[in-house]
Amino acid sequence: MERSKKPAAIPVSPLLPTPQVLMSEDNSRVTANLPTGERVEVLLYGATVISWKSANGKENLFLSSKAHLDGSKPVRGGIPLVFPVFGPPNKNHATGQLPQHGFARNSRWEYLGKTSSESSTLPNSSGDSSVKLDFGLSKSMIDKTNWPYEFALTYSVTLSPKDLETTLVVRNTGTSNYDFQTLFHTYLQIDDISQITVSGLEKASFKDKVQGGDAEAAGEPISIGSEVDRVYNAPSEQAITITENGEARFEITRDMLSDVVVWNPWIEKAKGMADFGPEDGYKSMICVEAGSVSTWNNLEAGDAWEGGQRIKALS
Ligand SMILES: O=P(O)(O)OC[C@H]1O[C@H](O)[C@H](O)[C@@H](O)[C@@H]1O
Repeated sequence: MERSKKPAAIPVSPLLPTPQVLMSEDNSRVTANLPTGERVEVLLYGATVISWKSANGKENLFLSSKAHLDGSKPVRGGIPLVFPVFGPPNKNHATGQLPQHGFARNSRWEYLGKTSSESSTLPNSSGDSSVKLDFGLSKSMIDKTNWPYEFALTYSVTLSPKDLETTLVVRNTGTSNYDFQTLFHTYLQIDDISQITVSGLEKASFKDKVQGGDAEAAGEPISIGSEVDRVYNAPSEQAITITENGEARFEITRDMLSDVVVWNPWIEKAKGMADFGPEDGYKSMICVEAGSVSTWNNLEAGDAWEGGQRIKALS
């Protein structure tokens, strides 16, 4: 008689830690967590990144305590996306009927899905996972843009242990060429604006929106003690470093984005914004905004443009 055999043990491979991506119950936002502890949260309204935390729990983005997250107004904080015009549009331009900073930040985007790169058990692997979240916006998803062109935007937010990357692809899906500007309006969270310096823009000339007019390169790192609103023209190969108390906190590298806006509203302008809080919140934020805004990008029918930034949280 045959004796019953114990089933052979199936070799169990060690469970690989994978990034976790969740859509909120109300379908308003997507959250991704890495096994190493980093976390990012993206609101479908504007595809606005509203939180980016390092593994130690430190929040890297400033979000106003009075920000509207219900889709009634562009978000004051995080990373609103500017497209297809930066600032108040010139009434004589094709973007003339659009709101300040365009329509991307106040349109609801579609979540297209995630791409995870999972950690590996191979000896040479760093053991780190990352995750890319993709969002889409096209002409048909927008009610009244007052902008007569066809487009398909893909916005990708990639979270990895050391950095956050945002990339925009603009496709001209129509038959006419058009001009656009774009910018990642990043609100960085800092502890004390009086201890901040921004370096990497020393050789860049800029447009000073507070004093008015164009200014020559300052030759030294920027420090902030009053309202600052400047559009720097700086080759995208140049990295920007934000230092606090002498310690590097953030490094921003760019691709195809040759402008950098540095903005802090300071006391009076902050008070004048109904959605800005707390009242002294201007002390704990600085906007360093990588973009392409000082000229127009002309996109021919059928063509695509891609640009992006990578922000490293260094402390
Ligand atoms: O109030 P918003 O439309 O969000 O704009 C906020 C700020 O965006 C940019 O940084 C501009 O350079 C500023 O001039 C503007 O005040």
